[in-house]
Parts: sequence; C-alpha cells; structure tokens
Amino acid sequence: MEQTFQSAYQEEERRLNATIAEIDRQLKRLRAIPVYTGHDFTEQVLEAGREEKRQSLAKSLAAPYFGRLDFQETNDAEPKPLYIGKIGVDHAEVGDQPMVIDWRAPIASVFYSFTGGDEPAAYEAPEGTIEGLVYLKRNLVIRKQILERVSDTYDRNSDQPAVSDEFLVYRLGENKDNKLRDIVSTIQAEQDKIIRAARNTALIIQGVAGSGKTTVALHRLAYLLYQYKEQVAAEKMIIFAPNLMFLDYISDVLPELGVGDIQQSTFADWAMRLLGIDLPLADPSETLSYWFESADGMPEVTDEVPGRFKGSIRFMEMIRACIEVMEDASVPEADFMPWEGAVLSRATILHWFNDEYKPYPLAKRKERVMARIHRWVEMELKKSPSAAALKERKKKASQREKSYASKWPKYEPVVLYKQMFKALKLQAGWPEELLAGIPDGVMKSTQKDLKKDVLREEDLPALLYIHYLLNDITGEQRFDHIVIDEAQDFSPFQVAVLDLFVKGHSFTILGDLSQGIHAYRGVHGWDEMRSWFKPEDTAYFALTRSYRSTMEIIEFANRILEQGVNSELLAVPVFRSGNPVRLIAYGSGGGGRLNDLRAGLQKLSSGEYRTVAVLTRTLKDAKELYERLKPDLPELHLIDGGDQAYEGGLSVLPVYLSKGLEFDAVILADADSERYGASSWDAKLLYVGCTRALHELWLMHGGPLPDYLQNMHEDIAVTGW
Ligand SMILES: Nc1ncnc2c1ncn2[C@@H]1O[C@H](COP(=O)(O)OP(=O)(O)OP(=O)(O)O)[C@@H](O)[C@H]1O
Repeated sequence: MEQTFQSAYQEEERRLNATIAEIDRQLKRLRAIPVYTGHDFTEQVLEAGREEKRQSLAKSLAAPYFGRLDFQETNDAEPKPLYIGKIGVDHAEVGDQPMVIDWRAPIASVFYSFTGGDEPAAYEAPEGTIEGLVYLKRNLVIRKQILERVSDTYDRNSDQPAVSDEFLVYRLGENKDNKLRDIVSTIQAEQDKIIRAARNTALIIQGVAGSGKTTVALHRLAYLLYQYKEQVAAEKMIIFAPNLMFLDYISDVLPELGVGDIQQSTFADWAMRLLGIDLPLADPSETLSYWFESADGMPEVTDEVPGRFKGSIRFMEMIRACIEVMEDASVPEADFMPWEGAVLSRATILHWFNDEYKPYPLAKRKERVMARIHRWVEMELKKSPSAAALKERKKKASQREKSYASKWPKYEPVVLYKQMFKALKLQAGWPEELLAGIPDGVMKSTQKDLKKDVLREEDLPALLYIHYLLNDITGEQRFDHIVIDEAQDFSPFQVAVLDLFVKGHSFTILGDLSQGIHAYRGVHGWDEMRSWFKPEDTAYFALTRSYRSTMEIIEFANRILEQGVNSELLAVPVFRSGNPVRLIAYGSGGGGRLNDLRAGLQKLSSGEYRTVAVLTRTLKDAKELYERLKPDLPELHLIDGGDQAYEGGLSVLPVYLSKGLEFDAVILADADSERYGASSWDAKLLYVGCTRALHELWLMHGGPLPDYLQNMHEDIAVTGW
C-alpha cells in the first residue's frame, strides 16, 4: 500500500538518526586510536587507511546519503532498502551489507538507470548481471543532519507508478552561485551511461547546451577513480578547459565528490610547460578580434585558414613525413676525421645510428652516436706517438667533433618548425618538396610570426608532435585519462597529439557543434575527430535533454538553431516553466540604451537571482558598458578573459567568453540585426548567449531584431518590460 508522506518522513527520520549515531560511534572509535607517527612501514599504511576513514566518516556525518532504492533481487523474498550516498559507509559488523552504498558502486547504477516500467532492472556486478525489481526510488535532502525533504521519484505500490521529474525540477529551480555543483542525487539515465562507460575508450559526446556535459565529465572522473582504483591515479588524469576562469568555476565539483589532485589546465599552458618554452604566446585577443569584431562580419572559414590547416591531420602527416626523411638523412655525408690519418667511416656511424641505437628516439640517437664518436676519439688518442702529438690531436679532435655535430640536423621542435616555414635556413636533408602542401597564406603569416619569435596557440599541436617524434615519451609521462571540455573548439590534430600522451585512448571528449563559434580553428563535425580512432576504440553519445534553462528559454534558443543555424541538434527541455523571454526595444522603458540596460540589471538583481549577466557582442562593448554602468552599479564585474576568478553577482562580458558558464538571469545587450547578422555564425553566438540563462532571459535591442528572433509565439517570448 502507498505510504503516506507523514509516515515516510518519520521512517526516514528514524533511519537517519540511527545512521548518524552509527557513523558517530565509528568515528569516535577511530579517533580514540592514537595517531601513529613512527617509522614502521606497515603501521604507517594502516594509519593512512585510518586517517582516510576518519575523513570520509566526518564528511558523511553531515549528510550521509541522498537516495533510497528498494530493490528485490530475482531470488530474494522481499525488497531490501539500499541507501546511496556520496561516500560509502560500512556497517560496524563485518559481512553486513554496507550502511550507505557509494553512488559509484555497481548496484547504485540501478538508482540512475531505472526509468520505470514492469520489466526487471539489472546491473553488472563482478559476478555477472544481476536482475531484480525496483519498488521504490526515493530522493532525500539532508542538510547538516536534518532531513529536509522526502520525494518519491518512483513507487511501484502507488496508483500510477511512473518515474517523475518532480525532484529534478525542484533541484533545477534553485538559484546558482559562482560555482558548478555536483548532481549525484539527480544524475539521469542518459548521463549515467556516459559516467560509467568503459575506461579504455575515446568517448565523444555531442550534448546540447545545458545537457550537463561538463558536470558529467567530472562525475566520470570520480567514477573511474572508484571503479579502476588499481589502474588509474587522480594525479595522472587531466581536464583541458578553455580558460582559467572556467577552471575556477568548476573547481568545487571534484572536492565535493571526494576527489582531489586531478590536473586541470588549458591546452596551451600544458603544452608550453611540456615543451619548456618560456616565451609568452601571441595574445589571442588579436585573433579573436580578427574573427569576432571585423566590421563586415566573420571572414570566410575554409580548410586553408591558419587555424584549420594547422589543426588538420593533413598537417600532422606532413610533419611526420618530413621527420622521417630527416631521420634517413641525419648522418652527415662524409667520414669523420678527427685529425689527418684517423678515419671513422660513415658506414660505421650509420651502423651505430641505424642499427645499434635504433630503439632510441631520434634526438637521443644523435646524442648516443656523438658520445660514441667521442669515446672512439679517446681510444684513438691513446695511440698517439708523443705527448706533443697527443696535445695537437686533442685540440683538433675537439674542434672537428663540434663541426661534425653541427652538420647534423638540429633536433629541437622550434628550430625544425621554423625551418618548415622557412623562417630559418633549411639544413641539409630537408625535404623541401613536402612543404609544397602548406597553403600560401598560412606559409606567409606563420613565417612572418616565426621570424619575430611569435608563437600562436594553433602552432602548439605541431610543436608537441615534433617533440614527440624526436624524444618519444615514457609510459610514466602518459596520462591515465584525459577530459577535453568545449571540444568543438579543439582541432583533430590536437586530439591526435593528445592520444600519444594517454594510455589506451582513454578520453572523454565533450562539446556542442551548435556552440562552435571558434569555427576558424575547431571541428565542423565530430567525424573529423572520430575518424582518428579505430571504430572499436571509440564510442559516440548524444545528449539532447537540457537541464539548465526553463522551457521558454530552451524553445527560444531552439528557434535560433532551427532558423538561424539550420541545425537539427535541438534541445529537449525538462518540464520546468518560467517567465517568457523578453524582447525589449531600448527606449520603451522611458530611457535610452544605457538607462534601460541599467534598469534591467537593477530589476533582475533586486529579487532572488544571485547571478545576473549582461552579454555583449564584443569585448569592446563589454568594456564600454562596464565603464558607464559601474558608477551606479558598484557590484558589477567586468569579465575580459584575463586570469580572473568568476565571482558571481553582476557581470558584464562578451558572449564568446560566457561559454560554459551559467547565470540565473541574462540580458543580451544590442540584440539587433546590425550587431548579429544573418550568418549562422552570428546565430550561434546568440544561441550561446541565450543558453547561459537558467531562469530569465531578456534581449534588449536598438534596431530591428535578426529575422530568426522574430515572430516567437507569445508563450515563449513577449515584447516590452
Ligand atoms: N542530472 C542533473 N541534475 C541536476 N542538474 C543538472 C543535471 N545535469 C545537468 N544539470 C545542471 O545543468 C546545468 C548545465 O550543466 P553543464 O554546465 O554541465 O552543461 P553543459 O552541457 O556543459 O553546458 P554548456 O555546453 O551549455 O556549457 C548545470 O547547472 C548543472 O548542474
């Protein structure tokens, strides 16, 4: 029979109190054991285990679990209630089933994957597939040991047993602060599949805006660390994200999930560290303003523009071919003669280089051969007839060794790269004909940069690849897993290079083609990346449900995709309704542009919303608005792409810097057809901007709106304040 809410609450409160009392007992017992500080290794290991347990119990104490699943395995007589928490807690009695099951444990997957129906649910345990019936799926909100909410998402004994979104909608309705949060209590089945996918696979995930890509990737890392404890280590996992502010924005999720030490970096910072290059990269704002701010709209993007060409597998193959030819031409043409009469034949040197030191990477092989030559010289010197001859020969040999070494190619990535673009004189053996495939424009602009020692982010995959070909990398240097967020802005070459730095193609690659506003360097379709991997090493998932925004905002954004981008990757909203989107012409509030924007910001931030942003078309616009609004809105922040943390509150920033972030309310400033033209790229920018809003979206404009924003149904959008 269906339980009344009252009795369910009381039952859960009793169970919570008993759990807290038991955790408290275990914690007290552990704290009573004196901390071991001696040198005995076994004792040290035991102490480390106890300390880990103390910390996890202390963490569990405030909110031991968030969910309950009543599950009856096929051969059991009745369902067992299982409580699921962020951290598992064992019973004091060995052999009993855990008091709290870790959300990452196999059986907990049923809590997430069960989507209703009479069919048995199943999960994969080490002993095989286990089937059973779900009787109850219950969400519990516990804060500081107080049970605040009991919400049944599924109850087989109710009149209408169907999985409901009520608890999810409640969670999504909450206002956000300046950090992304974990979603362990409401992970959806489609997300759970990705989180629990096998480790040695390059997962490529196309997810609409707000579908939880970033969040899912972070939960996947926590899952991999739990499931493959023996094979993966946190410090050997890395997340690549677009900028430092974004990394700060996501920085709370992993600690909340009890995971620390995972590396987080932008691709450029990581690459520069690895290459040991100290020069600053060219300021990306120059590239950005070329593409985003040119007066006639975005220049045409072809495969021959520098970002696309230098990110292509075509370029990667060209580099490999060059290095292979260089390898064959490494050993200088002539015999080595340290002094007249002493000859080390080229054939011997070739034998050392091509056979004896073959297993070493190229740069190392050159080093080994030169060291061997030096040893040969020392042996020869011993045969000198007199002290004077010895002195004379030593001097000559030293000079000739130097001169001989200089005839070898220089195995340094930046030198070889400069030679590729003819910014340095080509050395002997350079396969110049292979360079004919570099488009003229790319050759000219890169040569100009390199002559001035200017490197750009788009040069980094090539430099890393050359570094790899010259030096190889050891297993130790390889990552256990790589996450690439906002992967639509990555190039195939970047992914291919990263594949050399990770074990077993273990990737989580997430992005949204509809948000591909950096099309001049990013991929235009996922096949460009997928085709790098063998079919059996890769898997593709699509996330279509969007959790961030209200239905009105999503339907509005979908309209932009359909009519402005011509995309079919539409988002499916969760049934969460809010205010219609507002289309507000400047002046209709009684003031001009500035007054209306100021009034809008004040209005939106005066209620419950904690994060409100004004998004502009360009950085210049954002700076201008910031200067003019700041006197009346001292709490306003300007986000300009520098190394700042995201503070929450009121912000003004260009759309392209808002990617990945979200705000309770968004005002899109100057949303008129003059600022956002008819091109699909302009529409993508608007799509990104609109999908940053959780609860409220206003578009303010001076002139007419772009066509794809007009004639919205009034359930979705209304005009005026
Ligand atoms: N299962 C879920 N339960 C509750 N909230 C969720 C769930 N999935 C996603 N969210 C919320 O939806 C919002 C969007 O998530 P996230 O930023 O990870 O999406 P995204 O796909 O990376 O978005 P975008 O591509 O637009 O940057 C976040 O506030 C996140 O907490």
